[in-house]
Amino acid sequence: MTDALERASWPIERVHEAMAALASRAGLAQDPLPHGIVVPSRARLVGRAVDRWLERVADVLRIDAESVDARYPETARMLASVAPAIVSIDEHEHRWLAVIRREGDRLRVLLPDDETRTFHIEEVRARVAGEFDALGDQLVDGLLESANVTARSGSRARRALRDRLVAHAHVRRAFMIRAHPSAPLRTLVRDARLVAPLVSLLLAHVLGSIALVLAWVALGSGVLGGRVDPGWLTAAALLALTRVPLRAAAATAQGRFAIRCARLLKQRLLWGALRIDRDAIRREGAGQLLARVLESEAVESLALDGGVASALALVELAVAAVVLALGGAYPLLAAMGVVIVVGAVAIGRFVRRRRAWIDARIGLTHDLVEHMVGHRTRLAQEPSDRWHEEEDVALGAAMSLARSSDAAELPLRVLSRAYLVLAIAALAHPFIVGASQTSLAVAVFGALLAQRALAALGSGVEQLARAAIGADRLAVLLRAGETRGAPGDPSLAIAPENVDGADVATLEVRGATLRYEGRLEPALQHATLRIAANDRILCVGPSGGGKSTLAQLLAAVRRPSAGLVLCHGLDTKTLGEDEWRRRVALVPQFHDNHVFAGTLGFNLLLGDRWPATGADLARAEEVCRALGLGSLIDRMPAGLMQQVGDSGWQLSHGERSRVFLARALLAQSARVLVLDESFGALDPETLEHCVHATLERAPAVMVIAHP
Ligand SMILES: Nc1ncnc2c1ncn2[C@@H]1O[C@H](COP(=O)(O)OP(=O)(O)OP(=O)(O)O)[C@@H](O)[C@H]1O
Repeated sequence: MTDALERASWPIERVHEAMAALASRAGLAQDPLPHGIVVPSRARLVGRAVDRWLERVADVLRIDAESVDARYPETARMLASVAPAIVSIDEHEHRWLAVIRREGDRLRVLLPDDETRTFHIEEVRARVAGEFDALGDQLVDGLLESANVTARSGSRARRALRDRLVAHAHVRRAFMIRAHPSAPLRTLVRDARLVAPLVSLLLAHVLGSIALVLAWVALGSGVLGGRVDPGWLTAAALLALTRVPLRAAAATAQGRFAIRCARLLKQRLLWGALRIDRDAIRREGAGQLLARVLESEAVESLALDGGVASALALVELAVAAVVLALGGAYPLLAAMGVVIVVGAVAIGRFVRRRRAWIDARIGLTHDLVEHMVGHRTRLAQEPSDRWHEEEDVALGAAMSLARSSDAAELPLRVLSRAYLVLAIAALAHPFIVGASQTSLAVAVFGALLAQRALAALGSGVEQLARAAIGADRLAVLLRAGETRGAPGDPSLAIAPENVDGADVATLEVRGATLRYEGRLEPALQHATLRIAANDRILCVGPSGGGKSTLAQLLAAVRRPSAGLVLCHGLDTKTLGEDEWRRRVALVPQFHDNHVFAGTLGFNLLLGDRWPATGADLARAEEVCRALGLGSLIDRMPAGLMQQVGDSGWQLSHGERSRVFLARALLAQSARVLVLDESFGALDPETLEHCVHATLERAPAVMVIAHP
């Protein structure tokens, strides 16, 4: 290792400090690093434990630390684009580099003493991918020797050959530091670098408008002077020409801005989708949710197009106002004010009516989805003459709301024309009638510019209003996107594997009570339970007795209204929700579980690691065979790589329930499995196999079943 790089790097025991410093320099950290954070020993910080440690530290700081690695030939490109990031430069010595940013072909790096310095990207690359360089050189030498060819060391040909030969090697990891999806909007906006393209867009537009005005002035002064001067004409043509590159620059900036905004919105929605209140989801139903998702598409396109169009129209309107004021055409300016006030009133009316129509439309989408989802049940159990009851009423109401919304939209579309009429009438004002030819020309030009801007503003604001209504419908998802679970103490994420002791229960419930919202009676009252390592517990009880509620408390899916739930003696706040769920694997009831559209392997290893190694897949297959799924894997043409889920290979009820069970058995970090009626769909023989396989593999298990 070069001395300079070595001195610039951080030991693994201080990498969390490097991460916090980088995040705070970039203005991304939402919470500080707590004092006295317990750093795990170097012996424990190996393999996946390093990832867990750094991810948990990122959780505490409330930033996103995304692990990236690169294939050998792409190392330099990866290094050039990851900042701010921490980059592993020596796996054996556990040294990391804190990269602040890229500066041309150099990387600015934060040193442990808070100083900064730069390194050439190639120098860092050679360090990061050094062992593969050496391996590649060896392979190249062997190849050249066997072909009896010589090539200069460091030549392009040698490098190209080396890149080919080691192309599939993955170089060490880096962790990109980014804003957390739940961070406040201004942090996300800063992180997404939205301001720069927006400023470029507005600037290009302002300059374009000024060029247009000047071109008119150049042309007008010649024409109004009664002579067509070639000099003035050339000036006008050149000014008009400058609008071409300015337009191109504006379009590029607009595209960049739109893409970054869309990414930000999607990221927040995806984050929110997994944090939304589960009861709220259930109450809404699939149709309402789908309708909301569809609204998100509308919000994305309308907000961006409408926002940009309105901003640009405002710029143009301001230019028109300046032109009218300079030309002394105050009546035209007043007409503009009148149209804007009337437009604002019309927008208010439009928003109210449009909102009612969108609610009705969401209702119709919901009904349609319910028809499709409940199709088989209806065919089997509902008389066909009742299938379409009351649909006409709902359709009629929705159509009348649509008509009323359309009627409210009309004024917005004609307002700019109304301005033109007002402007022409205002031209008859004595002040203007008596004005010079030049003032008249300026007034006409200003009025035309204002009319164009008002038309653009009208449609822009209309789009924005639609987007705002859509955003209202998305509020539940966006609000959920602001929440996050308790991060817990990061050092607990890499506690010794053997955390189970005789004196401390793996899971413990002490006097827990849970009352569901809107229910008088608690579903669970003063529940007490202790699960120790290797315990095998059977929980039986009447339907509706609170068994699933207890399972959800144990898995920290719900919090008790009173009492305590502890895992290895720690509450969720201390342990952190992610770490809790790593230690407690819940298999929810069949109707609450899901087979994802993906490979069978992915569905099995979802709770452990994906992408999986060969060893992981072998383990998954072994568990499947122990659960009696061997013949299914043999029947599938692609085995574990077979696509399953709604659009893939259809699994039977019993096969699905065993996939759910296998998922929990494959979660290596789980200390307790909580199985909620996981064996209910199995025939006696398969049931026996599965119980045996579970008891053989589970560290501790609680099985919920009906008596
Ligand atoms: N999300 C919820 N919102 C409101 N009440 C709920 C909710 N989930 C369950 N309940 C109510 O809590 C009580 C206990 O439900 P729970 O599902 O825990 O019972 P269970 O013993 O698992 O029943 P089963 O054996 O039928 O699955 C029931 O009365 C149920 O109606």
